This record gives sequence, structure tokens and C-alpha cells, in this order.
Amino acid sequence: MKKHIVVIAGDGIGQEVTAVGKQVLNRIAEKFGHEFTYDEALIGHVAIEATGNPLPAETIAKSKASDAILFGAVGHPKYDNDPSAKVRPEQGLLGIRKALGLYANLRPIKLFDELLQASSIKPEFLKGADILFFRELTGDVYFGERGRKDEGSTAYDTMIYSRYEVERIAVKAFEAAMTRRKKVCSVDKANVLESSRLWREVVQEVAKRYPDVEVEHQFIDAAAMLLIKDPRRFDVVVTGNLFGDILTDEASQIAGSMGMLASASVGDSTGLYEPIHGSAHDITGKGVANPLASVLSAALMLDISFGLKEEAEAVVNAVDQVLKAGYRTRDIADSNTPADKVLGTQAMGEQLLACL
Ligand SMILES: NC(=O)c1ccc[n+]([C@@H]2O[C@H](COP(=O)([O-])OP(=O)(O)OC[C@H]3O[C@@H](n4cnc5c(N)ncnc54)[C@H](O)[C@@H]3O)[C@@H](O)[C@H]2O)c1
Ligand SMILES: CC(C)[C@H](C(=O)O)[C@@H](O)C(=O)O
Ligand SMILES: [Mg+2]
Repeated sequence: MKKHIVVIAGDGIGQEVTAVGKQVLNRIAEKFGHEFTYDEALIGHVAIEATGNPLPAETIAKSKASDAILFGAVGHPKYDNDPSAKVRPEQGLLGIRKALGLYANLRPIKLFDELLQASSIKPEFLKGADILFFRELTGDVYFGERGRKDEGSTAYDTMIYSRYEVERIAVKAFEAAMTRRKKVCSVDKANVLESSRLWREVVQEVAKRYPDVEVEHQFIDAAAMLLIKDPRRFDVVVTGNLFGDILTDEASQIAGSMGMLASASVGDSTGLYEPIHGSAHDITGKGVANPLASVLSAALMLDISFGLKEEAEAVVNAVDQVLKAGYRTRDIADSNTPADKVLGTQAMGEQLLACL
């Protein structure tokens, strides 16, 4: 199979982990006889430095012409600590999601048994947890009207959803539930927010088309609590952009680390595959970032965009084998991990390649 992949590594550890994700894709192509060609494009802080724009037109054009995108991360401390900055790396990521119509962000919470001890949640509450989040990605307060008034002393962001935006993400969530344990939990704040009341109304309508699926509605505050109290009660979770952003960082602790959570952003055209984590300034350049979220994102690409199930499974199995062999990056090591099994980003990549 011939496929053209655009690699947008972006900022900070995005560069480090994406290099490993790409190596794994290369190995898969070699092993299974595919031809993957690559192009690179700029985004975020590195794009601002090079062009003044966090999302150069060339990046959008290359992305539109691709079969899939392997994405790293955006972000730089310079902007995090300067609320007045008008041009920001994160605009690149939001812009590309919108430009490509990537309205559905799938964030699987896959717990590898070997990492039961890496989580701060007790193993007896965790074992067997398997959740698939559908985070709406091109609406909500992220894209609503915002601004300042009263000479800058008041600021506002608008939480806004239209019926069609809720319907299309709900349909994706219900369709996925039909292939899993047939449970959907929709998360909103319908006891307070009008946009959440529309959300709940539309999800209830869509639910009628899927009588075999058991539906529950939870408020975001309760959902955040239940996720830690009893993660196994969840199968598919569907929620808006902001709530999904927050809940999935929380859910990363079920899988042991932010460095384990992959995602697929899909919608109207090409798919974008990225770890859920950011540019992690605190560890950038140290060579210790966990590359497995990028590697598992590459596996999602093989599966969802290319329909290469066997190849995707081979990648997930390789991750499993490496973990079974006891190798850990720092974020998923625990007090029982021998020092010689704690690997840096590239060494972890090499162990993975050896299993493929
Ligand atoms: N999708 C994205 O590109 C994305 C996502 C989140 C944050 N950001 C940006 O990243 C910057 C840093 O934000 P943050 O610190 O809140 O979030 P972050 O996800 O970058 O890091 C949070 C914590 O998790 C750790 N971590 C993250 N990924 C890891 C990995 N692969 N291996 C080991 N440890 C890992 C970091 O060291 C840090 O302690 C900000 O500028 C933010 O805007 C970008
Ligand atoms: C960097 C930021 C814009 C982004 C988001 O909020 O969507 C990130 O946190 C994510 O989860 O991908
Ligand atoms: Mg986030």
C-alpha cells in the first residue's frame, strides 16, 4: 500500500517523540511491504520563529494533500507566561483542526497490565479499565466569540454548540459503542449551561436510533469523580471540547502517564494522529520523554486512516512486549524498576524496533 504522511513534529518533546513514531511507521512499511512517503511541515512556536505564523498556509496545503498526519505537540513557556501575546503556538493546533474539519477526537484509555503499578490509582480498581473518549474538537468555548470589554477589564469566551455539531460526534460515539460493550456516557453540565442542554437533547435523540446501547448522562463534575472512583464503569464517553480536554488528561492517570495516551482526530478529510500531551517544557531536550503515546498514535493511523489492522496490532503488541520485558521510561517507572531498565526516548524506540 502507498501512503503519503505529513509529519508535523512541532515544539518541545513533540520533536523527540515524533521521531520515534516515524521510525516505527518506517519499520512497519518495511516489514509488511508498504510504501510510506513523508513530508514535513511547521507548526507552533517553531513556525512562528521561522515565518511569524503558528500555522503557515504551506502546512495546511501539505496536510490537505496527505493521507494522514503524524503530529507532535505545540507550546513554549515564553507564551504560557505572557498572557498578552497575540500570536501563540496553540493557535496553530486549533487552526489545523478547524481547517481540516477534524471534529472528532478519539482518545482511547488503554491500560497495559504491566503498568498497573505505574498509576496512582489502586490496581484493584484499575485492572481491565478500557475507555474510548470521543471529544468534540472543532466547537465549544474554544471557537466561540471571545474578547474584552470595559476597557479591557472584563473578558469573555462563549461556550457555543449547534445541533449538527453534537449530532455528528454523538453518532460516531454510538457507532463505536456498537462494536464495544454497548455503553455510552455523555458528559455535560446541563444543570447549568444552555449549550449543555442542547447537547443532552441531541444525544437523547441520537440514542433513540441505537436501542441496543445503554446510555447515561453525567455532569462533568460527577464524571471527573467517577473516572477515578470506578474507571471500569465507562465504555464510550462522549463530551464537548473543553470537558474532553480536561477529562482525558485526568484519564491518562488510568493508563499510568500522559506519555501513554494516543489520539486520532478525524472528520471530513485526512486524519491527524497525536499524543494528548503537550510540549512538556520541563523535560524538553533531556531525552527522557516517553515516546509510546506517539507510537500508539501511529498505530491508530495505521488502523483508522489506512485500514491496516494487522500492522496496527503489531505496533500495539510491540509496546506490550517492551513493557513485559520490563523496560520503562522515567514517567512509567516505579520503585521496583531496576535502574538499567529505565530508558530514554531513543533507547525505548530501539527496544520497540527490536520487537517489530
Ligand atoms: N496537543 C498539544 O500540542 C498540547 C497539549 C497540551 C499542552 N500543550 C502545550 O504544552 C505546553 C506544556 O503544557 P503542560 O505542561 O500543561 O502539559 P504537558 O502535557 O506538556 O505536560 C504535563 C506533564 O506531563 C509530563 N509529560 C507530558 N508528556 C510526557 C511524555 N511523553 N513523557 C513523559 N512525561 C510527559 C510533562 O513532563 C509534565 O510534567 C504548554 O505550552 C501547552 O499549551 C500542547
Ligand atoms: C494545546 C491545546 C490547544 C490543546 C487543547 O486544549 O485541545 C491540548 O491541550 C490538547 O489536548 O490537545
Ligand atoms: Mg489537552
